[in-house]
Amino acid sequence: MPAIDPDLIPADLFPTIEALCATGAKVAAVVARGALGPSLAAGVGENSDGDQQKALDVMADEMFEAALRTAGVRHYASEEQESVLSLDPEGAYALAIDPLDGSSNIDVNVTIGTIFSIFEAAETPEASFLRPASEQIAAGYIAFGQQCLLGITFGAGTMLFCLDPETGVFALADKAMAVPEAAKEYSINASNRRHWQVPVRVYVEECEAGETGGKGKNMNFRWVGSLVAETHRILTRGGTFLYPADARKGYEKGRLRMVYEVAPMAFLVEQAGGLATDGSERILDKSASELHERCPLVFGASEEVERVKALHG
Ligand SMILES: O=P(O)(O)OC[C@H]1O[C@](O)(COP(=O)(O)O)[C@@H](O)[C@@H]1O
Ligand SMILES: [Mg+2]
Ligand SMILES: [Mg+2]
Repeated sequence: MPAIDPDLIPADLFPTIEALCATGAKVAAVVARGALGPSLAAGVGENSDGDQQKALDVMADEMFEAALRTAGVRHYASEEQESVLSLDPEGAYALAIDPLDGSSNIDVNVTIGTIFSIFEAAETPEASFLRPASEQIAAGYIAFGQQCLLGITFGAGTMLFCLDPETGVFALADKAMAVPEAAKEYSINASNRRHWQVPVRVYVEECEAGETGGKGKNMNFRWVGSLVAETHRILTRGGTFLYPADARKGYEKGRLRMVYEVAPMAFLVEQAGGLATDGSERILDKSASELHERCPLVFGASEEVERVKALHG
């Protein structure tokens, strides 16, 4: 039995999406066994970006790479690998992946996930990914949380699927996710406040001022530390997320990677009626100029994102 209903997936992309779903279900099973299996959070080295790799980062990357070798993917770009891998020479697609997002939450039973982005394969591996984010033909996340969820877009809305543990199939849960307009929550790693630029400080102060400030309403604060979990929450319940550039060395463009994290989340959020910007420019109008490039990210309910843009002038 396929891991997802073929009738809900564009036919050409079905082998790729099926491989992602079947592998996502296997990663979910590994995550669910947690401490009963080999240590998932053990440090095993560094990736080319200098990030510490945990055992599950590497394990998930190996599982997706192996499954996608025979699933229509010509070029495979992973956050965990230095350069693009050639998988299937006949494949029509280029797939970028953050195999395991939210690594700092692996050992504390908090939602982690996988993020992916798909383009038509271009002439060269690099040209397949270093192009406008608006050229993505699909993007999604798999969340390993209370449930294993798949949020996915093919450019005609954002759908939500839930892995049914009894059948092993991702079943449709919401055929058109919509970011609620009236935001009540905001998310930013506030421990970096002293490094922020003025527009970000002002926006957060407006949120904190609540009904006594210009917003005229109280806002609640949330920070999970897993982009997948924050995105799913915002697609479900609204709000804003910010990972801005800041004054720390290495954070001149924030923390998140354009190809593996920022572009796919921007596509999913805009397809659900929200907005995504780097502060001044729409993410989907931007191109990465190198594979592991970082990019500031602000996304969520359109009114809030417009306010952040206005503060950036
Ligand atoms: O450690 P911080 O500054 O809170 O950053 C958290 C951010 O880093 C990330 O964990 C980066 O992803 P990885 O775990 O894939 O490196 C995001 O999921 C999250 O939004
Ligand atoms: Mg990540
Ligand atoms: Mg990762």
